[in-house]
Amino acid sequence: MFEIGGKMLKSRLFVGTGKLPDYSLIERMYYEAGIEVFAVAVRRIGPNTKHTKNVLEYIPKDATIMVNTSGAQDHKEAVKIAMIGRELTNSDWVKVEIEKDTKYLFPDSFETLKACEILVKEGFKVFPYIYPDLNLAKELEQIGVEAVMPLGSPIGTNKGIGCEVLLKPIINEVKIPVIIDAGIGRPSHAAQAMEMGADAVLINTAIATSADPLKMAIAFAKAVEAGRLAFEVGILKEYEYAQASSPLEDFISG
Ligand SMILES: CC(=O)[C@@H](O)[C@H](O)COP(=O)(O)O
Repeated sequence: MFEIGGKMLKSRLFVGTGKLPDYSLIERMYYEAGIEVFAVAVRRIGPNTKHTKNVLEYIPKDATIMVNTSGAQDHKEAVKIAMIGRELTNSDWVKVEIEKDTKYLFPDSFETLKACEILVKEGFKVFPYIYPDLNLAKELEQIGVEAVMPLGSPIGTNKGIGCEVLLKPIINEVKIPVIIDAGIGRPSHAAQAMEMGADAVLINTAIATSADPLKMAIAFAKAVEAGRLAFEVGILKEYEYAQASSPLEDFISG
């Protein structure tokens, strides 16, 4: 179990619902892959009609909804979306995602900081999506966000941890949880994030667009657990030269 955003969670794998081909997968992921946190973009919450489905109707009541402000282009929009999201979902967990460009979907640091300041004061549990920028992460920690969510690589690229050298200092220096969000394309990328000491990962594309999202969610869940366990035990150091597996001394003395 680990504590985050005022909750005790078992699973360190958070899943985005955006690209799922079928919302009924959400319940199966909750029960069969142990996923407890689902990110939901407010712009996709709508009435359940013949043409559209309301994602909220598919999220188990004990799961945690992380409202996502994706689509916001500045702090004012993000705050408005977060407020609407809280009303619609009854969840005060908000992922602050503000992007001005649609080509790279990189987070806007200045607007993100402003939105977080407001949302923390408004009583939200705030989870900002950020660049792997230690200075920004520290500022956000100061203003009272619950966790920081630095990107592994751009959203939807499946390229994995492209900037370990920038992520490591954040993991080492900030005291709030660090969730690696975006660009994680394979279970081995998720394991790598956890071996580095990340507290959790958020994944959408690699699970939702796979041939079998449920099986892929289970694969990611196992990788996240394995990576975390290895981190807790302690990752061994690397050597420049071969280290004999059967030490010669034993043979000589025996
Ligand atoms: C759904 C969600 O929260 C995304 O905005 C997130 O950043 C995930 O990124 P990937 O789709 O690359 O996993």
